Amino acid sequence: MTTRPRHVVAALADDLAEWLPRQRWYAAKGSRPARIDVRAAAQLGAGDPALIQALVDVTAEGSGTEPYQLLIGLRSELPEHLAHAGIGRVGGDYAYEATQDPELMALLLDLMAAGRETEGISWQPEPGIRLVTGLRARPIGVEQSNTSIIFGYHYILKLFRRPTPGPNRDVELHRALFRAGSEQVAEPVAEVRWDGLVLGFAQRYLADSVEGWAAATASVRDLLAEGDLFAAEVGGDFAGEAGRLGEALATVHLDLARVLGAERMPADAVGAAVDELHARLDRALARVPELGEHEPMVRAAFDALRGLDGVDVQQVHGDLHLGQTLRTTTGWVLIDFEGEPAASPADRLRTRSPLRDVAGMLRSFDYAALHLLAGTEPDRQQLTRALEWADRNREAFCDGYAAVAGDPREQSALLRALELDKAVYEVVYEAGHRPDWLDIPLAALRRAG
Ligand SMILES: Nc1ncnc2c1ncn2[C@@H]1O[C@H](COP(=O)(O)OP(=O)(O)O)[C@@H](O)[C@H]1O
Ligand SMILES: O=P(O)(O)O[C@H]1O[C@H](CO)[C@@H](O[C@H]2O[C@H](CO)[C@@H](O)[C@H](O)[C@H]2O)[C@H](O)[C@H]1O
Repeated sequence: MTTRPRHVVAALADDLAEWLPRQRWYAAKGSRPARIDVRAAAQLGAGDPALIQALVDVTAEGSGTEPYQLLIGLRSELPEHLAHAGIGRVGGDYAYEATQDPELMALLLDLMAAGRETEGISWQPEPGIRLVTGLRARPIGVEQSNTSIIFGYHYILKLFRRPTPGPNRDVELHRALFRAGSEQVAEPVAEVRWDGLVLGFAQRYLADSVEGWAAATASVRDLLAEGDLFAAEVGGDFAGEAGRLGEALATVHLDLARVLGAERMPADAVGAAVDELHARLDRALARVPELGEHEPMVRAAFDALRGLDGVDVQQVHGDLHLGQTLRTTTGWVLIDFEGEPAASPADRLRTRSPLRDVAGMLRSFDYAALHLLAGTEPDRQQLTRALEWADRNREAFCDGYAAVAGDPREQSALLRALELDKAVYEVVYEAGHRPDWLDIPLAALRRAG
């Protein structure tokens, strides 16, 4: 099997140009790669199968150049269970998406445990961590912005598909919180780096956890199955959990402010931030014309902020929704501190109002309540029940938050503006990814009018 990883990746350029646009994590949706340049490539495992890790610069038709991380497996025969992962042929071998191959992924745990460096790519455990080896590896199997591999019931390794220069927010905020003693994040255990880029980040795997989205939507399903009962009366009432989630978020905000600082954004800077909200709305309007009927209402909510004498800002989660939360046996944990996928790396690193995260969660309760009715003509009873569920859980969440930090509802103008900004972002997101769900944020804008 080959020992020249750069040549292998270069020889696969045409196949990769076909294959990349079909991947969820490929950002230039709809644009075919016109050029693929290999920046770095290392052979991590030789033999049959073999494993190549590569960083390539992809230039797409009509958009810029972006770096992508690839993991390519090579086998002389491609077994049935890997047929769906095929990329192309190189020499006499089959090339395929290696993260689907447990045999190859198991090698990554050995690299991290040993603190290995190959072709400048370093696999390092966090200080003081001794990783258990010999664990079964499996891909996480959900649609993600990146690709994660689970090792036994112990660790989860996220391979960043579009690594960016500069500090990796996900890693830095996890480290800062964990070192501050936070119980609301999973412990960092290893990092993969190449030339200032973070390619991977491993954490303790919370095997006994359930995703917040799964737990919340199970509660909504219970409710809709019992058309005559109120949210408080059905078995799967979520309000207690929503309250605890509010407490957990407030605790994370206090910890982030304590270890990374907080400041007051002065009134003149608030004006500039309001201009940015308007500019984001301009871009959204250009992409989704249906937003037009809500424009005056949204702009008025943004302009209401111009009178504020300042806004408290600090590092926050940045892209919080129920899918970024895990309920373990001991409490709520937040994951994925990368920030909004559409934002630039510099933008993601900026300090923000903690109410941005609160607004993200409030929007998420609305989604959880209404997603089962999306794309249908719901009966009035079901719609009323679903909206009651959302209100009940939004209030419980804010009560929980207020019990630990300030009550977000007391900054009503800011909370309203940030919720509307999030709904506008969601309209653009759904128009691009899930048109069937477009009416969820649009209906929220109608109700806010
Ligand atoms: N520490 C963890 N323990 C258990 N599951 C986790 C952990 N971290 C992430 N996950 C699972 O992996 C999924 C993807 O993680 P995430 O960090 O959101 O990746 P991405 O940036 O690709 O969206 C999550 O939705 C969650 O189900
Ligand atoms: O998890 P990501 O960082 O990739 O976030 C993107 O995708 C999310 C969908 O998975 C999207 O979230 C929206 O849908 C959720 C339900 O699927 C809902 O709970 C969120 O409130 C809603 O915003 C997120 O906006 C997008 O950035």
